[in-house]
Amino acid sequence: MPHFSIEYSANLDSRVDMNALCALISDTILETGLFEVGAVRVRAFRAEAYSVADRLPENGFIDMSFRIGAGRSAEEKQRTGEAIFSAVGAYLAPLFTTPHFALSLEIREIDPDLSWKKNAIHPRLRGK
Ligand SMILES: O=C(O)C/C(=C\C=C(/O)C(=O)O)C(=O)O
Repeated sequence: MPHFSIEYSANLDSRVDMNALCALISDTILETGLFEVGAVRVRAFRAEAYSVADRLPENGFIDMSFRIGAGRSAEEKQRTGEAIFSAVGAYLAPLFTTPHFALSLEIREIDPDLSWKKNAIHPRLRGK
């Protein structure tokens, strides 16, 4: 599966709808045309313990990690990252109006020789 994980500081709970953010990211991934719908998984993890920058209590972060299968070109991976970072940045624009928030994204490739997968969703969605 292409795995998209979000880690976020708990102080964003009241400021970001994480389910809506996951849906936005899923839609954006699929809009690239590079990933199958049955393969995409997006989830968010809340960090209860964290220390950000100068430790002001209002400091917060979202760090995003996208693990994808090997085989896509550098241009395709770049385009995917740009699309996701742009969509998420726009969604989170209110958080950038004060100097207390940091956003990051990394795309990594999964080693095909060191990964295993079994997916019962593909047969249901392929060909639709
Ligand atoms: O190759 C991978 O592990 C990731 C991937 C697709 C995975 C599936 O289709 C699956 O687990 O069913 C990808 O498109 O990057």
